Amino acid sequence: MIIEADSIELTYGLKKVLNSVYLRVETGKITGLLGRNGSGKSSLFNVLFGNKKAQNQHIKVNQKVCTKPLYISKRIAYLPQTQLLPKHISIKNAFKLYEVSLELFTKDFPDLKIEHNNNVSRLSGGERRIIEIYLILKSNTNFIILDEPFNHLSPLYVEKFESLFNEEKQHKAILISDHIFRPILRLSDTLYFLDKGNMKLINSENELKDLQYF
Ligand SMILES: Nc1ncnc2c1ncn2[C@@H]1O[C@H](COP(=O)(O)OP(=O)(O)OP(=O)(O)O)[C@@H](O)[C@H]1O
Repeated sequence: MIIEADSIELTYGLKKVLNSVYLRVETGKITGLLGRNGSGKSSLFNVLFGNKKAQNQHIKVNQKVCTKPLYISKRIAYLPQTQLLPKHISIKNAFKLYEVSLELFTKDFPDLKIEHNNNVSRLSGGERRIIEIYLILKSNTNFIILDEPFNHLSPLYVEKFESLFNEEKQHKAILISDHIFRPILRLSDTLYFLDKGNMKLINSENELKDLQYF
């Protein structure tokens, strides 16, 4: 699967956030997106997912122009920056809802001692985020978008997800952004940097330094 977004122009009032943005995501690759706060990463994700309509946008899937929001196809899953799961759903039911195996999750995260009948509201911020990332990652979709998944996660769990992402990319197109950027650098087969509305393809860590990202 190849997803291409081209000539994305997004303006809020007088403020231009995305300026003729191009982005390509494909199965077998992890595509990373970095950018300073407020640079437009979440806005771009929302345009791709179909939550937001840009003033100008061309989105193609396997070279076919898509006029309908991608979320309608059910081939896409999106982890927003904010909480994904409702507070009052039980952990067991959340896995049922996303048709993801709770048994496999327990094998992947044996140290997490979570009572499966408890509601999401009884999880810590990090525990909740681990479950949310896992549900999106293992969902039966071809294209996943993750906005700041690693927020709240301790280093060991970030590492664990790095290996799960590398497994899952074999049959999924993955687009990911995070301010915890070292894992993004390690994971990304293709890396973009969004700066003042413009998208730049990044080939080395030094380029990010030159752009004063860090
Ligand atoms: N609905 C909106 N109306 C007006 N301005 C908005 C709206 N949503 C976002 N913005 C502005 O657009 C810019 C880009 O926001 P966006 O959330 O896409 O950035 P981001 O790169 O994801 O930021 P961060 O890394 O801080 O989460 C910001 O300046 C923000 O204030």
